[in-house]
Parts: sequence; structure tokens; C-alpha cells
Amino acid sequence: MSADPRVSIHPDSTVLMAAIAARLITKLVDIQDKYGEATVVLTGGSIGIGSLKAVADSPASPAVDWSKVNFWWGDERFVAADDPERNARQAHEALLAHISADPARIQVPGSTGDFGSPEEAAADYARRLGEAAAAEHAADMSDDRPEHPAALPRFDIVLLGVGPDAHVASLFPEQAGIREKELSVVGVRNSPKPPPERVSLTLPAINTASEIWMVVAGEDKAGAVGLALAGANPVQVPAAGPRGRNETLWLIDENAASRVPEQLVRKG
Ligand SMILES: O=C1O[C@H](COP(=O)(O)O)[C@@H](O)[C@H](O)[C@H]1O
Repeated sequence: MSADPRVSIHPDSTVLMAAIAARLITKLVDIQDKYGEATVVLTGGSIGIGSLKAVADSPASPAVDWSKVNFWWGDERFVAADDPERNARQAHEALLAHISADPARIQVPGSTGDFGSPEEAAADYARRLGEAAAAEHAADMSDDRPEHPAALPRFDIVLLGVGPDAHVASLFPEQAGIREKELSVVGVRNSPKPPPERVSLTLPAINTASEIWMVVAGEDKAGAVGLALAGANPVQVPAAGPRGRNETLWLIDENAASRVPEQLVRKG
């Protein structure tokens, strides 16, 4: 099943990030109660990183067994591993440095120190995803979760920020990445937002997730959010493309919601 989007609007970005953190903690506890471990795909960007900080600051954070959470990234900037632009470095500073995560469960796309091109880093990331998928199959988790594609592990939750140009992960309007149908990971060049070289999950890979949470705040994102929720073509509006198998949830603030189609706004 591919879910129609639901929209949840919060008064401002601070409340939004606290609400995302509370929702994420609750969801991870729930998944761990059922299956022992949980897998989350992180995003960069203002709200993505701010929400991770809100998780770290939450008194409920220790309710999650962080040593049994698998972390992947929806995209990464292809720069040096210690570059402040790295999504993983920002996530580390915001959350991972403050919890007892298992380093073996933290899977970051490669950097310029490890690989000569974003394509090589993408191939390596795809290989690791494939290995994690194979290990899941071999372990025969025998739970009630639906089958997932052989090349990818189960993604319980994928978090995605949205740029003012409606990009998600590092899939930009009209570029090759958003058109990719076969690969699970692509190397990105000529990103209109610096840095120009990146590594990104593709839309087909993102859409294997059980739940996708679009996390967005700010007036500058209102046009992108409105077009995405009005059902634009993902090639022009990548944010229109993500669909979780069980849930597609837009967690946004009032500024980002000003152009959301009327029928999608729940009246209080
Ligand atoms: O470059 C990126 O930008 C987007 C959105 O970032 P924001 O600061 O405008 O919220 C982010 O989702 C993506 O992961 C990141 O690499």
C-alpha cells in the first residue's frame, strides 16, 4: 500500500522540531518493542538537524535503546569527512555524540578522503545497503513486516527535508537523480545548492520505506510544499515523489503551510 500524504501543521519551527523529536522517540520505542531494532534514514538541513538536537535534549530520549537503532542517510555532501557541510557530521554533533549508538550501525556515505568521485561513493553505499539487506534476510527476522526489495534493508522511517526549489535528499528538479529508476543510490554532480557533488538515495529506494516524514519550516518553502501536495510531477517538484508504504507524513510549520491545498488542512 502506498499512502496518501497526511499533513500536520505546527505553530512555528521550534514547536515543530520538538514535535518531530517526540514523534520519533515514540515511534522508535514502538518499533523496538515489536521487533527489537529499528532503522531510520536521516536527513540534513535545518529542520532535520534541529529535530535531532531536540531528540538529544528530550528527557524521553533514554527510552530508546540507541544501541539497536540502524542509522542511514538519505543523502550526503561529497566533501571531506570532517567538513562542517557533511550531513553526518552535523547529525553527530546534534545527536549521535550524545547517545549510546553502536558505531557498526551508523552507515554514512563515503567522503572525498575515501573515494575519487561521487559515483564511486554511491556504489559503495549501495553495496553496504545490499549487505545489510542480505544480513536481514539471512537472520530471517520472521516478523510480520512486509517483504522489502532484496537490495535494500527495511527502512522503518525516512526523514526528508525539502529545499526552497523542492529538492529532497540530493534529488534536484530536472536533474538525472530524480529520473533514476534502476539504481538505489546515485552520485550527484552540479547540485544547484552547494556543495555541487553529493551522494543520494533515489526515489525508488526512498519509497521502499514504511514511513516517510517530510520535515519542513519557513515561508521560503511554502511554494514547494504547496506544489508537492497539489500533486506536481516529481521531475519538476521532487518533493511530490516520496510515498511511504504505510505513511507519508508532512510535518510542517504554519509558514511552510500557507499554500497547502485547502482540503488537506485539518480544521481544529
Ligand atoms: O542540501 C540539503 O538540503 C536539504 C534541505 O535543507 P534546508 O536547510 O533547506 O532545510 C536537506 O534535506 C538535504 O538533506 C541536504 O543535503
